[in-house]
Amino acid sequence: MNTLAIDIQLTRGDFQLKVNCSLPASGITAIFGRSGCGKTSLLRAIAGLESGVTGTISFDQQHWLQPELNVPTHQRGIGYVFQEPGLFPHLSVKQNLEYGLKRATDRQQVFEFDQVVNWLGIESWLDKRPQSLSGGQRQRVAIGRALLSQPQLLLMDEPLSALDASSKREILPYLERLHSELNIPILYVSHSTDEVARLADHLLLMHQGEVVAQDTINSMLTRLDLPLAHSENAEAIIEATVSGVDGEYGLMQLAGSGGELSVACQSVDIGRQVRLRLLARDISVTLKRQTDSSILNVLPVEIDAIQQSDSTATQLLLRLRWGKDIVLARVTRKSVDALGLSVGQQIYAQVKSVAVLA
Ligand SMILES: Nc1ncnc2c1ncn2[C@@H]1O[C@H](COP(=O)(O)OP(=O)(O)OP(=O)(O)O)[C@@H](O)[C@H]1O
Repeated sequence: MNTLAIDIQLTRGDFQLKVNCSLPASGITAIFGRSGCGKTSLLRAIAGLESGVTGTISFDQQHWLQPELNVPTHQRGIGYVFQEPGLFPHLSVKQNLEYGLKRATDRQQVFEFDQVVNWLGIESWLDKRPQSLSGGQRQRVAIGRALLSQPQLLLMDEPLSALDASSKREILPYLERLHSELNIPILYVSHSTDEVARLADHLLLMHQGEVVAQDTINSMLTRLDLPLAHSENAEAIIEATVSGVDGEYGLMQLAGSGGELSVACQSVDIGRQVRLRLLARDISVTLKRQTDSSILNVLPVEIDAIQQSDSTATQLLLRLRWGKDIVLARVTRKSVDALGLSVGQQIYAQVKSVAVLA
């Protein structure tokens, strides 16, 4: 598989960026980490927008940075979407999009104007000026403009952070659509676990200018040695397939790697792949399968690890293996002692709520 291989250093005052990693050149890789850890600096270095970067960057066998070589930004084939859309106010939406096409003169055309306009649902605003659009609509145009520059890599730096909650909700389905339709890799900087859970395939965690770890989204969210599993909203993301519909009760069945789940019906497309989010705080465990509980989803699981989840040691985090997937459950230490839970034990996870993300 093609990769984006990065081994770079950059010094800015007291701050040092020192990144050595290899990222998959497909899907969405979320770049996550505290404010000031170097996420934007990393994107800018990849784009060739930072001076003083040393080391090497290569993408899909093309060398962008080497000791005697620094390919200029416009030749790297990168689309960049920033927090602010940065559209030209004196141009119509159509003219802003055409500006993207003009920037693509020497690149093979992969994204057609009409296709991009359709993906992003911007057909009806082509003659409008950007200032007559909402923030979310403007950002959709900015994404369209970036795609029409025919990038081989798309960099998105907190593209939703300047938007209010309702604009975020409006634009997320379009990003999900790009995720499933686009064939180019996207690096996506975000502070929002919600966006990351919905969109990312892969997650790169940074701290003080360095990469702490990177892996598939679910591996990263469920690793007990990383901070993500210990956050208030600790969660697991798993993939499942719609396997049946129970019309009488308005439920759909989903097949995961460890068995079936039932959730409120949203789709009757049997065979459709869906992404599920299971929050650690919504999962409790029992030694025997309960048959007199209102909880619909009871998963047979094996305890993979048990770890303290807060500084007071009142709560513990259980890492549970369900088929090939991992889910997390947050329980009290008292319950762990009372039930005599230990690693390797076969138990049942009672899932109070499952969110279908896409
Ligand atoms: N030109 C500069 N001179 C000095 N320090 C700089 C300069 N540019 C960036 N920095 C420092 O580099 C560090 C990383 O900044 P960067 O914007 O990459 O972080 P970030 O993770 O994207 O932050 P945020 O999430 O807040 O956007 C910060 O500590 C910042 O103060």
